[in-house]
Amino acid sequence: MSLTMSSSLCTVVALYGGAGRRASQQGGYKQRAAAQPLAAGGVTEAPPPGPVVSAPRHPDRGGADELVAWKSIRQERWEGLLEVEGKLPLWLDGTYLRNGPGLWDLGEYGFRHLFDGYATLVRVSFRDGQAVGAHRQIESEAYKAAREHGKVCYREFSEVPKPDSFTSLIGQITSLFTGSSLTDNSNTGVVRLGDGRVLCLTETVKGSIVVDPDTLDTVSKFEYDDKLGGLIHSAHPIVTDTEFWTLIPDLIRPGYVVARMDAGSNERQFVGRVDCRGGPAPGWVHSFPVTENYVVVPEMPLRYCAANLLRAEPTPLYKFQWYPDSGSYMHVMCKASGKMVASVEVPPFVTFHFINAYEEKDEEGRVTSIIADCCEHNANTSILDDLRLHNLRSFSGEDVLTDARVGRFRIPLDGSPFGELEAALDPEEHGRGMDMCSINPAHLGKEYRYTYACGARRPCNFPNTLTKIDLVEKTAKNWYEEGAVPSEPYFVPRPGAVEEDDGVAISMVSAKDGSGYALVLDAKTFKEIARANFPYGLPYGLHCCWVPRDK
Ligand SMILES: CC(=O)/C=C/C=C(C)/C=C/C1=C(C)CCCC1(C)C
Ligand SMILES: CC(/C=C/C=O)=C\C=C\C=O
Ligand SMILES: [Fe+2]
Repeated sequence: MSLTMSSSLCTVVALYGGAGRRASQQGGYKQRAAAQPLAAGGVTEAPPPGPVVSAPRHPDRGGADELVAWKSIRQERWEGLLEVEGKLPLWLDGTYLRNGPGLWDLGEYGFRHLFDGYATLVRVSFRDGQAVGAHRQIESEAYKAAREHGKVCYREFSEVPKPDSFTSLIGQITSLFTGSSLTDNSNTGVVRLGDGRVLCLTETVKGSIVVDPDTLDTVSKFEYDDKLGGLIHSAHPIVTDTEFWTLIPDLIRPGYVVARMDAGSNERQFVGRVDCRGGPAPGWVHSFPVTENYVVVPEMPLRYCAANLLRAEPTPLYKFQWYPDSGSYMHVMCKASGKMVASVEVPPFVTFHFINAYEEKDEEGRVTSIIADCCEHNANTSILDDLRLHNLRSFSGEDVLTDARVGRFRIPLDGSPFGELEAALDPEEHGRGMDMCSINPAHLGKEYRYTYACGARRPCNFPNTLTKIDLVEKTAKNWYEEGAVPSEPYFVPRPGAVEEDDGVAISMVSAKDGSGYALVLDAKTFKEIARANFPYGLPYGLHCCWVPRDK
């Protein structure tokens, strides 16, 4: 399978070089292509390269009062110098990359759920107080087929291709269970592996795609060179400079395989297996946390559902089903031995994103319990439906966003059968909105104090603030701009920093007037330091990573 860029795109890159790093080596940033409008509502071909001019700050960069966050990106790709307001820190030297489902329209047809859109990468490269921005579609097979045929050709999060009259039910089942009909639309996460490769991910294993953080080229499929199999996995592996941990749910014999991969390798190694304790299928594992010595495997009562996987039309819970009587569990596996050290029942919960986890010790240094924090939606599955595009596009002033909190699990390691789940702070501190979190990566798996996330100022239909949570003081600092939709505030530490919150939090904001900008907040004060304006509005996006210049 080839996942390479078209020759016209090659020409653009060959003519103007890669972004960020290369541009600066050539003695400064240059605009490479002017923002051009696209034909309305369709998947479009890449526009020809535009003139080399600096990006203007148009008074009407956006369109008045457009909810640009939920509109498809209007052109295949763009790159150019951004106008900076404020002062970017000179130490901020590298590329912020954000992935997300930025294209929801196929000609006349529109996707219905946020998670269905085709992956759009957004890049902002910072150097010497300047910023170059770019975006580009990821050239997945699913996206290319949709562009070619003007229709959904693979199974996305909520949509399935309309079966033609020749596709028998048996054919559909076969293509589902061999994985051939599953999407590779890697629209969720983006991570920088220890060996420097940058990987975009979604929940299908085949949707693991290597991209170039400079050109945003789709480089290749990431092939896992092992026999572990599995068609789906956690969209959020745990990635460090040396390793990669993932969870592979087993839908046939309900459970999860825990696997790890060395940096530089494509071979996942089996570490251990967790059997589910309740329900007919594993709980959805969009993400999971680790501590220094343990992997925490969550089993929530929102479980994968074979019947819903086969349905042509989305169900209220999409490919999942809520099994309140199946119980909710947290399992703990030793990283070194693959052995289970705890499996406790906990109150019901619904989460997409774990924030972090760490070990609690007694005076002798023995680990007594694990603390695991997540963005928890009060065990209410309606959060999935809140993310329907119709809901997101039709805010009437009514407060309809499902409440969320920082859910803190305490998992005892003394053999007790139950664990605890409580709010880590009063959710009113962050407006009862809580998702899309980041932490200082130096604290991954260790005791930590701060998390950065999207919170809410009510009434709202989607998280509309950025919030810095102090888990020790149990307080939050909030950033808000009326009508704006900010994406995940991604923490970037200042090189040489000692304090946990010494750095910046970067978020891409889709503003009320239809414009878009990268917002840089001082992570300590949570006040704006600078913003870098795109000459066009940006759709909402999901997860981010940071690629330092020297790596
Ligand atoms: C964007 C996001 O957060 C989640 C995306 C999830 C996806 C694309 C899930 C896809 C799936 C299938 C295509 C079939 C199997 C089940 C499931 C993992 C939900
Ligand atoms: C946007 C989102 C989940 C994204 C998954 O990657 C959740 C938003 C929740 C709102 O509170
Ligand atoms: Fe996610």
